[in-house]
Amino acid sequence: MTMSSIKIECVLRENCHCGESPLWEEASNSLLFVDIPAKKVCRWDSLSKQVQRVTVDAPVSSVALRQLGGYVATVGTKFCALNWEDQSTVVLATVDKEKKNNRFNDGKVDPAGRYFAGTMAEETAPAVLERRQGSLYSLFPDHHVEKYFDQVDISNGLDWSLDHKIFYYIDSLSYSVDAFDYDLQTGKISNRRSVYKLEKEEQIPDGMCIDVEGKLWVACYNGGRVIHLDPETGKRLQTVKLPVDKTTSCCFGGKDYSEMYVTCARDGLDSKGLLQQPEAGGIFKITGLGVKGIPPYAYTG
Ligand SMILES: O=C(O)[C@H](O)[C@@H](O)[C@H](O)[C@H](O)CO
Ligand SMILES: [Zn+2]
Repeated sequence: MTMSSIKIECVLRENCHCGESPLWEEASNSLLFVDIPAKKVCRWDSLSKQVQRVTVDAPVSSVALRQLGGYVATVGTKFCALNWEDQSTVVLATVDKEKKNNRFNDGKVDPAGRYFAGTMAEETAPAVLERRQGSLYSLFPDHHVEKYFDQVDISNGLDWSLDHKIFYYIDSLSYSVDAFDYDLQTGKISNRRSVYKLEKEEQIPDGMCIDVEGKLWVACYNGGRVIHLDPETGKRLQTVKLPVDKTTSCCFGGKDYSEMYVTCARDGLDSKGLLQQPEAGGIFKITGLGVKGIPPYAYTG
């Protein structure tokens, strides 16, 4: 047994209004992430420490790898392909056409290469919005879209079990981490149940990722922490606190996916909060967790 020595470091003071969707790209030793209201997709090179930023034409809520090269991203209510070299986007599909106040929120690619992402009504303040306006969708490799369900408040964290038989999902305002049976062949989900209910001080569940042991890591918005959950027992295994309150999402990256990267928001903090949390909106790296993550899947369309 080695003693755990967790280290938390702000590796990039980016001042994101709402940083989200951290994604490790092994090929470039980089962390991608978005700043949703700033309409920016960013790529931080962990070796040179340089950041490249691409501005798109609407709030961008998630970014994912694309097998053909470049990336895919959810921009406004559109699934888009993003060419990093010339900074151009191509619309692959549009959702929620009759809901003018909606936008996509968190998204991630499943183990078969489908891009899952859900929507929400635009917020007037963090977590203040017209409720039940969102839906969960996935973009198949042939660019057709399937809708799973509606009545979502804030569509957020998602990931799949290591055997690909369970889909984990968070609708933030349910204060629950849910699971579905997952059919990888068809992309269908069924049998929704809760695997963890957040405690009051944990605040709002936001982004999520799975580790090599099949346990979940959930970033807690307003909770200033990531929590480590065992979805089989419904128990919290560990809490890792960060020096910022508005932690939004997490992913594993770095060498062998042994580091965790956490995004957070600046928006919603008052002037006192900003003084107390000068690194709010930055990118945090957590080392010494003693568990690794798995590489992200790439969209195959
Ligand atoms: O990051 C997200 O998922 C949302 O887009 C944000 O606006 C907040 O995190 C949300 O308000 C907290 O639930
Ligand atoms: Zn989120």
